Order: sequence, then C-alpha cells, then structure tokens
Amino acid sequence: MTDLIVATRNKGKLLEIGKILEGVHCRIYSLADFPDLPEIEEDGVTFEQNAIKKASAIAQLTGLPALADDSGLVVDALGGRPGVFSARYAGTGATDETNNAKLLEELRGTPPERRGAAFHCVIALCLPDGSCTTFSGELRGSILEVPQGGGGFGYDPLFFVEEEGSSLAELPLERKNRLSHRGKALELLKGKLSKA
Ligand SMILES: O=c1nc[nH]c2c1ncn2[C@H]1C[C@H](O)[C@@H](COP(=O)(O)OP(=O)(O)OP(=O)(O)O)O1
Ligand SMILES: [Mg+2]
Repeated sequence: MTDLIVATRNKGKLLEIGKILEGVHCRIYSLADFPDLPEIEEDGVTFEQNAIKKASAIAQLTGLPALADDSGLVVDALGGRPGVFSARYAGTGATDETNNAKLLEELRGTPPERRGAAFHCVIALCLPDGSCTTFSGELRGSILEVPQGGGGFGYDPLFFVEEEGSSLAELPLERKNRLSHRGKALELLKGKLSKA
C-alpha cells in the first residue's frame, strides 16, 4: 500500500493518527487534500458500523485506501451513554465545551467511585474495492468533577487515568498515544500493514 487517506474532520484525531503513522511507508493524505468530499452521515448504532461507513465512502470517492476512526466515551453510570453519540451529546451544534458541560451536569452528585468510564475506538481500513478490516482499542478511566489540563481534545480534560495520576489533557501527545484507545487500535493496524 503506497497511499492512504485519513478520513476524519477532527483535527485532534488527525494529529494523533498522523503521529502514530509517522514510520509507515505510505503517502498520507487527509480530507483537506480533497475539499469537495461530502459529509458522511454517521447513522450506525455501533462504533464499528460508523468507522466502516466513513472509511468505505471515502475510499470509494477518492479511489484511495481510507482509514477512519469512530470513537466515543462510554460512561458506566449513564448506562454506556453517550457512546456512539459522543460527538452530538449536547445536541445540534454541540462543541467539546457544551459536551463536557453536559457530562458534568448529568454526573452531578455521582460519587468518585461510581464515575468509571471508558473510551472506545474502532479504526476501519477500507480499500476502493469495498473490502474493510477493523481494529479496536479501549482505555478505562474515570470522569473528573472539574476539568484538568489544556491539551488533547474532546472529553480529555474530564478523563482521569489512574496509572498516570492525571487527565488525558495533561499528557503530551506521544504519551496519550501510547496508552489511548486510538493508540491501541492503530498499533494493531500497523502490525497488519507491516505484514502486507
Ligand atoms: O481521545 C479522545 N479524547 C477525548 N475525546 C474523544 C477521544 N476520542 C473520541 N472522543 C470524543 C470526541 C467526540 O465527541 C467523539 C468522537 O466522535 P466521532 O464521530 O468518532 O469523531 P468526530 O465527529 O469528532 O470526527 P470524525 O467523525 O470526522 O472522525 O468522542
Ligand atoms: Mg463524527
């Protein structure tokens, strides 16, 4: 494989994925290289369905092997919500800020021992012929009561990682990549690429 397009509109994800793929012998494109591509509707009910939908649509439209990431936050006390709806948790026009505010609001009064959560990530790699492979990763942690740190994106300032004693937003990108749901899924993908 000599070309690969990373099919995400999320700049935080793109940065993390780009760093992990640095050593891969492949020319890496992003959606910015193809400004006319349409928005792909994420109407699947699982991370896997949405990842495959995004990657296969972009592979078809560009004629390039495409990689997509579908990920989200699964909160124990909320019965797994926001899950696949993480990006739209606070409704239409949701931003990282409004999503984080809604999460704090929904967990108000929930004690630390019941604030467990996990990030899930499914990476799909699809070829223009329609064939797809998926890789997944998970990271467990808990939801803080007050945001901590200025790095990362999304729910990072509220996601506390026990082993690090800090939120994901307090970790340098490379350290986050080493332990994150996305990092784990992409390492599996890299293992596969190196044998391809
Ligand atoms: O490491 C992470 N650190 C913090 N937050 C995260 C992370 N990973 C996923 N998330 C959150 C962000 C967003 O609210 C949702 C992903 O939604 P998701 O549809 O997969 O991505 P997106 O719409 O931002 O970009 P795109 O679909 O173009 O790849 O979960
Ligand atoms: Mg999305």
